Amino acid sequence: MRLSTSFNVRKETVHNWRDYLRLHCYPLEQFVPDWPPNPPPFRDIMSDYCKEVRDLGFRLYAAISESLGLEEDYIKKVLGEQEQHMAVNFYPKCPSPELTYGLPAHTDPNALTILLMDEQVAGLQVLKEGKWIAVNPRPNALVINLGDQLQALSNGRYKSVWHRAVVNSDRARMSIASFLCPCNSVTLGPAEKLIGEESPAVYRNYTYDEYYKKFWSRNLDQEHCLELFRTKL
Ligand SMILES: O=C(O)CCC(=O)C(=O)O
Ligand SMILES: [Fe+2]
Repeated sequence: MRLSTSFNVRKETVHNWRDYLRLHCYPLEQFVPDWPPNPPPFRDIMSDYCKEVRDLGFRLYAAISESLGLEEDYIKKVLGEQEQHMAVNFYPKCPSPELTYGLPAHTDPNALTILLMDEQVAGLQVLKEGKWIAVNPRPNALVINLGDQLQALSNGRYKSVWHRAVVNSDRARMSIASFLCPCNSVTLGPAEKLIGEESPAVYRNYTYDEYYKKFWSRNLDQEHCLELFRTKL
C-alpha cells in the first residue's frame, strides 16, 4: 500500500495535482490486512469490488479473444496468474489548473484497466486523431481501457489509447482505477495466430518484467513505450 502524489517521482519535473492510494488487490487474503482499517466498511466493500472487477476483466478477455478470432481463454491463459492493483485517485481543487495535470498523458502499461469515475466531475481525456476529447461521466458506467499488453497481443489491432486527467479550480474529483497486469515472468507479444505473411509481427516478444522496467525508466509522455519493442520490418 502506498499513499503518493506522483506518477513517476524519478522523472517528473512538474508534480501532479493528485493524491492517491495504491492498493495491491491479488491475492486479497495477502494484501487486505495492509489496507486502511478505516472507515470500518472500507476493506469489505473494496474486497467485493476487487473480486467483481477481476471477474468482469476475465469476461472482457474472453470477448476480446473471440473478437480477434482466438480461443476464448487465450488472453487469460497467456497473461498467467494475474496481478491486480488499484489506484484510488483524488484530485483536489487546483488554483492554477493550466500549470499542471492530475495525471499527464500516458498509456497504461498493463493489460486492462477498469475505471470507475466520479459521476459529478469530468476530468478524463483521451487522444483521438491528434485531439484531446473529454470522456464525460455517465451514471453507473465503467470506462474500460485496453493497455499496452493488449495492443501487443493483438499485433496492433487494438490500441492502448493515450489519456490524461485534467484538474479544475471549482471541484475536487475522484476516480478509482483497477489494473489487471500480466504475471511478471510471462512472455508477451503478438498472438501467433495473428501473425502471417500478410500481417507480420509488429512487436517482438518480451517478458512483462522487461516491459515494466522500460516503462518506468522513461518520461511518461514520451513516445509510446511499445515503440521500443517494435520488430525491425
Ligand atoms: O482519473 C482518471 O480518470 C484517469 C486515471 C488513470 O488514467 C490512471 O490511474 O491510470
Ligand atoms: Fe491511466
